[in-house]
Amino acid sequence: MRFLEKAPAKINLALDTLYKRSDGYHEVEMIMTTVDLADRIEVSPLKSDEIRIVSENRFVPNDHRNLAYQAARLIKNTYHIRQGVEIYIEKQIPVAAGLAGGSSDAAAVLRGLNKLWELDLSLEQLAVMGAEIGSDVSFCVYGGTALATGRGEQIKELPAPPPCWVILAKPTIGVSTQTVYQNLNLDEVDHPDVQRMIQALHEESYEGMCKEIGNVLEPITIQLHPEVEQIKSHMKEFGADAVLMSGSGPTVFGLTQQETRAQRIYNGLRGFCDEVYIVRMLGSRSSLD
Ligand SMILES: C[C@](O)(CO)[C@H](O)COP(=O)(O)OP(=O)(O)OC[C@H]1O[C@@H](n2ccc(N)nc2=O)[C@H](O)[C@@H]1O
Ligand SMILES: Nc1ncnc2c1ncn2[C@@H]1O[C@H](COP(=O)(O)OP(=O)(O)OP(=O)(O)O)[C@@H](O)[C@H]1O
Repeated sequence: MRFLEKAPAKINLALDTLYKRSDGYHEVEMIMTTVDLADRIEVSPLKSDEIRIVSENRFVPNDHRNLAYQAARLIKNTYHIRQGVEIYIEKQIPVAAGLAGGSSDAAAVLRGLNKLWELDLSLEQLAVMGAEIGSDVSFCVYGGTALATGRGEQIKELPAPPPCWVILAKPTIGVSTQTVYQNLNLDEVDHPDVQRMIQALHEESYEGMCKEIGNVLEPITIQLHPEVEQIKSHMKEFGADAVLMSGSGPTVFGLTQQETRAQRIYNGLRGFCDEVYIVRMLGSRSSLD
């Protein structure tokens, strides 16, 4: 018996940091939403008692460094499972992009193994386990649109954003989330208004959503990698209504409601950037079913 799971990328419509905690993490307020750029995860039982990661992508580790491996090890040890598992990862999400690719793979493995091993765990239970693997994994267990607080693991569902096109552009640089957070000076932060963003989502206001997007990590990554600012400028020139870096970057996303304009932004950016995608927001949780 094999189980297939979709592992979609996320973008942060808002990312605010409140303070640095005693455990070294930052207390955050983030609005996250999934988009239809997704890895495909397949879990199947093995005769030998091992966790085997298979992927054709050369940037994806095939051992304990892989977040999908860590997810399988955690659920296997917690529930004393003696069976081995092969995890096939068909990678579509660019690696180290700020799109939570590894976290979404880990979340998909938790969902898939819950089915394969008939554990009957709720999404809430899987999300609690996910938090042990990384701050973005709990959100990825649910998908859809949510407010994430704590260090990112406290999830509250929000209404789906108004329909629009999302153009993703990833410059060919990798960004370390830890380095970006380390360089953050909390006294200099220009806080986005997360409550007003939540209101815009409740009001189904595309204009409101565009107005309120903001990410406190963006200036840090731009300082380290000025090409992020160049991509932002190009996206605006080509007609995006709102432009922001996702997570700790370096991927930049632009929003538009017009398909022809989305195509124009996409075509324009391909001249500057190797990895460009046009996607839709998935909106609500049910899109993972
Ligand atoms: C930037 C985001 O992707 C936004 O969605 C997340 O905040 C980061 O999520 P992630 O990659 O799952 O992060 P983790 O693997 O948990 O943490 C990586 C590193 O980022 C820093 N970190 C992360 C989350 C957080 N709330 N505060 C932090 O300071 C810590 O230094 C940590 O060692
Ligand atoms: N399943 C996986 N897919 C991709 N990278 C993985 C995976 N597991 C571990 N990694 C490692 O994690 C690092 C970050 O990759 P990932 O694609 O998850 O970053 P990200 O999109 O920036 O994450 P986030 O937005 O959560 O900070 C990579 O350098 C890679 O070596």
